[in-house]
This record gives sequence, C-alpha cells and structure tokens, in this order.
Amino acid sequence: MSKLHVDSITKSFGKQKILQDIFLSCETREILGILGRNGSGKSTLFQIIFGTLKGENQFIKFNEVILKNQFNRKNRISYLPQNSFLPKNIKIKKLIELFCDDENAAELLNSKLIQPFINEIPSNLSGGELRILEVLLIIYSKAEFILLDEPFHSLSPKIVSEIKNLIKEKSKSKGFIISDHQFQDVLDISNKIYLLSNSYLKPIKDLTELKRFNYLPKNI
Ligand SMILES: Nc1ncnc2c1ncn2[C@@H]1O[C@H](COP(=O)(O)OP(=O)(O)OP(=O)(O)O)[C@@H](O)[C@H]1O
Repeated sequence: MSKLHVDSITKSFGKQKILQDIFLSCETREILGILGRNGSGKSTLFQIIFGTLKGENQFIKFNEVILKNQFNRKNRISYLPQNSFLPKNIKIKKLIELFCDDENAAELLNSKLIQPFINEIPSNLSGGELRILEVLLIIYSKAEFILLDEPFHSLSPKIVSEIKNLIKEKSKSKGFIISDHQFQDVLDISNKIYLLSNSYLKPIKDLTELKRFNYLPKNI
C-alpha cells in the first residue's frame, strides 16, 4: 500500500487567496472526490500536487519521500488536466506506447473503450472521443496516484458508467483524486468527499452539507 500526503498548501494569485492550509491524504485503494464551485481552486490544487505549479507553502509526500520536483513524481503521480494536452498528429497506438509501460499498454490495447479509434490520430477524433483517450492514457499509466480533473466532461452516459467502473477496478492498486461538476458521478465512486470552498478544503459527510455550504441548490 502507498500513501500520498498533501499538507499545508497555500496559494494566492495577486491578492486573491485561492488555497489556504490544504490537507489531504490518499492511499492506494481510495478514491477521493473533490467538489467545488467554478473558480474555487480545484485545478490549482491538482497542479500543485502534480508539481506544475508551486504554492507559497506546500508539503507533499509519497510514502516517506518528500516530493520536491517533477522528477520525484515520475511514475508516482499522473495528472489529467482539464484541457486537452495530447499532440494532435501522433498515432494513438504510438501514444499508448509513450504513456504506458508494456503491461499496461497491452491491457489498454485490449480495452473495448479504445477500439473504435485505435488506428486514428487525435486530430481526427471528436471532442468526447479525445477525452476518452486522454482519460484512458492517464488511468493506464504506471503511476500509483491518479489525479483526474473533469474526467467525465463531454462523455456520454454509458461511457461515464464504463469509466467509473474502470476507476473502481483500478483503485484496487491505485489511489484516485477526482474532480468533476457531474457531482453525482463523483459521489457514486468516492470513498471520501471534500468541498473546496472559500479557499479551504472541507470533508463532507452527505448531500445536506453540500447544500448547507451552498454548493448544491436546496431543491436537490
Ligand atoms: N495563472 C493564474 N493567474 C491568476 N489567476 C488565476 C490563475 N489560474 C487560476 N486563477 C484564478 O484562480 C481561481 C481558481 O482557478 P481554478 O482553475 O483552480 O478553479 P477551478 O475550481 O478548477 O474552476 P472550474 O471548476 O471553473 O474549472 C480562479 O478565480 C481563477 O481565475
């Protein structure tokens, strides 16, 4: 079992405080859901954990190793950003080789989710197909901790359900931290839920709390 420990994260943009004293801990076999209104700082938090953005304060540990740079995170943390990140003209089979080790590549090549566009290049895919490909490449990467920023965005319901099942299956050996505005899908698969609100990360017990903290409308 491995553990990702995230502590004391503080981040401001100019005078705007985005994150204050953020703590979370994720073990393999756990799925953590992070909810929050638009602009609450979810992507900022993911980028700091992944190492592409620096907080004013931060302490991030993988087991006993303090993660100080991108090199420390290799094969430990993978990150699906909110925006498209793949080169557009590389064959998808080649991308799978680049993102996955041999074992994971073989498994992904067998997945029925990838079959419809296996011989394509990303520039020939629809927006949703491109998102499926990106989500799969990150989930099947070697890393033990997977950060997914809006993995369900633009995916049709049946595909969302299949991706949720895949995340649950993969969580037997990986830890996931997921954020998405399709909150019910996040609630369905998460062991723990947090709400990022007013720059603090609050553990959430149930829907009532999500209403009380003004994330959900009262009539849900
Ligand atoms: N590079 C930047 N410079 C200045 N402000 C920024 C920068 N990046 C993000 N912000 C601001 O920080 C806040 C948090 O942004 P972030 O993208 O983390 O929110 P989010 O919770 O992921 O939002 P959404 O759900 O809408 O994607 C927003 O107010 C945004 O405008």
